[in-house]
Amino acid sequence: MSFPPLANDTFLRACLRQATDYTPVWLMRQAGRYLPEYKATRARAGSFMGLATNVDYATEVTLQPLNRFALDAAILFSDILTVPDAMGLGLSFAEGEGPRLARPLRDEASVAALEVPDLDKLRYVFDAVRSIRHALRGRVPLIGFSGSPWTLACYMVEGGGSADDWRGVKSMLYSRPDLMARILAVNAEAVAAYLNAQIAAGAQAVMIFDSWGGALADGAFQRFSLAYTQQVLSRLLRSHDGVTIPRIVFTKGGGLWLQEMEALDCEVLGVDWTVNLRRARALVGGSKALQGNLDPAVLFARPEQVAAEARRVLDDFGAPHRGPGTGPTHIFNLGHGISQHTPPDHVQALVEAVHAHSRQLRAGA
Ligand SMILES: Cc1c2[nH]c(c1CCC(=O)O)Cc1[nH]c(c(CCC(=O)O)c1C)Cc1[nH]c(c(CCC(=O)O)c1C)Cc1[nH]c(c(C)c1CCC(=O)O)C2
Repeated sequence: MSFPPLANDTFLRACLRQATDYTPVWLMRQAGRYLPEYKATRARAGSFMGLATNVDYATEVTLQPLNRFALDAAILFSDILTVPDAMGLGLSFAEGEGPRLARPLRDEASVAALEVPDLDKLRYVFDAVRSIRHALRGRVPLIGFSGSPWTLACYMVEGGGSADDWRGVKSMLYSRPDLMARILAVNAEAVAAYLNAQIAAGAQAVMIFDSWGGALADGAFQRFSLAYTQQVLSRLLRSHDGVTIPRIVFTKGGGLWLQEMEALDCEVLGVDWTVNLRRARALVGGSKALQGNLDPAVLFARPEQVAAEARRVLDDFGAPHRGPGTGPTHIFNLGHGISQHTPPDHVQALVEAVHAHSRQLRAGA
């Protein structure tokens, strides 16, 4: 099993804190409903899971944003909730609503019965990784991903998103920390196996989405999110076929814990828009690459304003290191996923501005 050689390794170099000619850019949820071609494929597939479980559709939609924009990485088209689904919790996406799990973890018996899923149930994901790697023909690297143990637990206990500040899962956390710990331990083992299988199938970097880590109290975050993310990281393959596999951890709302996150065994920390990149670089830039952090709402403004805000984010980080060896680097991204209401031509303006201004930053500094 061999794949075509990589033509653009800018993203992977920046992950490893190596110098690049410009700042690489990709966008969380870059394949999605803001693209009319995504909506057309989604309509043919019939449902979100119909799309995600079909290798040809998943490959097609992964490549859609790359065919429009000069993005520096592709991300596997799938969802974090494929893992709870494989655990037997019964995932569905109702039209116009968020995700639903038919059999959430509501009592001691369901938590006791929880097991690391048979990875064969997730084979469609690994098949998609292989198919996407071939279809990319080495244009850009492919990122694999998973939810963090905590973020998966949020959906597994609530049975979906939350309208009341994760009342169910946080009640369990405080009243039955033993049950919470069991869910998180199973999730950590499942996530590590899931990401390692993505790496074996061809994922060239992996990202852990801790979308709800920021909902936790100080102290609870370290105990119920960070510790289990570290358990996952400690079990991940460092390299595949002799090539290093960078690991990205993104905690939305985790800006106040950056210093503690520096101890994570990963190469890149993702940050949301509440973080100042200059300060983040001063805190953790000596050992971690930084990814982020434009407010996705900026993309609703006019293209000139989008470009100006993108330059501001790049200027906040400052000139990345340019020498041999390693030093502070930045991967441009949004501070969270792109909104379905985003005009695609504003994304075009964003990507062009990031590439042009980050070249200037290197020439001028
Ligand atoms: C929390 C979370 C989920 N899924 C994900 C997260 C973590 C990132 C984050 O915090 O946003 C991760 C995810 N979900 C999806 C991707 C695809 C890859 C990409 O382009 O980034 C990724 C990386 C596809 C998707 N996953 C989903 C869609 C839209 C559904 C559709 O097309 O019908 C897509 C493109 C559905 C989904 N999946 C999830 C929710 C809450 C929803 C509904 C909200 C929404 O509709 O945006 C759970």
